[in-house]
Amino acid sequence: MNTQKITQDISWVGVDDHQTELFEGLWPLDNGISYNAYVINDEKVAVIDAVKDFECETYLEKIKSIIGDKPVDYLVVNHMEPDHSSGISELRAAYPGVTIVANQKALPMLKNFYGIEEGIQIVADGDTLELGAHCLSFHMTPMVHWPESMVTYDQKDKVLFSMDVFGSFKATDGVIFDDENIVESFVDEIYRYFACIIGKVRLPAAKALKKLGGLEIKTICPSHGLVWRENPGYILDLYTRMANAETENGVVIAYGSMYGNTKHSAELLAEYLKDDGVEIVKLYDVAQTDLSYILADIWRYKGLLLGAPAYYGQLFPKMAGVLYKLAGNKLLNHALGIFTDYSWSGGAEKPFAAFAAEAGGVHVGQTVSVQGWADAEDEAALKELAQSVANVLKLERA
Ligand SMILES: Cc1cc2nc3c(=O)[nH]c(=O)nc-3n(C[C@H](O)[C@H](O)[C@H](O)COP(=O)(O)O)c2cc1C
Repeated sequence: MNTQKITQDISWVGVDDHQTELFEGLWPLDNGISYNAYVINDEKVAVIDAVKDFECETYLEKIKSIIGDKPVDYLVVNHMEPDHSSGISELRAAYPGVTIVANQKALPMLKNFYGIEEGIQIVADGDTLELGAHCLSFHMTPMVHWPESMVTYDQKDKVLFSMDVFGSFKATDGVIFDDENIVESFVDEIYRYFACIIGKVRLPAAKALKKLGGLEIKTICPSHGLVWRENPGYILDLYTRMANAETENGVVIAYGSMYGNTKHSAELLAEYLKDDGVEIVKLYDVAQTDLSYILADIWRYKGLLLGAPAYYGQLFPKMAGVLYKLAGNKLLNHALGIFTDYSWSGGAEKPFAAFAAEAGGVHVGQTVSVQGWADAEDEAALKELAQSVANVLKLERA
């Protein structure tokens, strides 16, 4: 039974998921995901969060292997999203005397999702719960990621149970600690998780991170991904940078193309950027690469070049999907350039312009509209566009 001791009394009882293909029905889980849950085995036993219900048996066996015949006294529900909460009913069935510890905003969801109206202890910001040697405090972090989201802090061992904050895609497969893993192998999946799941609620996330900065934290135990015991500062710093929309030096070129004309322009732009000294250039065909990977790199890098052909007076539909999600995330700190392609009267320029006006960031250079295959004049315009983006990056580096 793979349980992991985090401190003398705190253990990991999470599970890994390699069978769900799309997280939230949207985001591919190519590397799986972990649903982390934790037990505090004190005079009173508290379990922090449930897991997705398909793995409840394992979760319950893990709890039992730690507490033996003792009952679970409390189940702390930090977040009601079903990837954590759908195992609540099974835990309640196994431990009928358990008290659910949740905040006011979780109550309608407990009732609506699982028909639970009794056996609930309501907590508010700053409230505490004594377990014996351990004392838990609760900190509301609304909209990170739902209205009822909160985190729990163990005052004795200085462990933060941080819910979705500091989470990532990629299953840990029971090797849960940062110091047991190559942390860098998680970074892309941390970015992808952040861009897809937290990006839309970036501002509440930044607020929550500020608030949690007041706690002395030795170990961070998120609901997904690694447990940070050796270097919690690493994930704290990375999350703070992501939440503040700090970008790195590099350019994402995302394009759609039916017959290769826009693709050719995109490849020329990549070449010009490289010639201009831009070291990181990521080229994505939006019809070939899942949106989540593109969003992750867009969140990470400062430069963004978007290109697509006209499609019945509108924008190539796959690019319209990218813009929809990007507009929600907002481009806060980006240098944005646009290029289009057409055969008769165009159509992609207007939706791109509307997006640029709404999404934020700085729209650099002139939109380059190419008719079919780029000719010498188009090449010069594309070169100028690449230079406009490269210049912003150079200024940043200076
Ligand atoms: C289904 C379809 C719809 C199109 N709609 C338009 C249009 O509304 N306006 C236009 O100027 N060109 C239109 N085109 C032409 C393409 O935009 C043009 O051929 C462009 O060069 C294609 O770029 P690509 O090679 O990157 O796919 C359309 C082409 C297709 C196949």
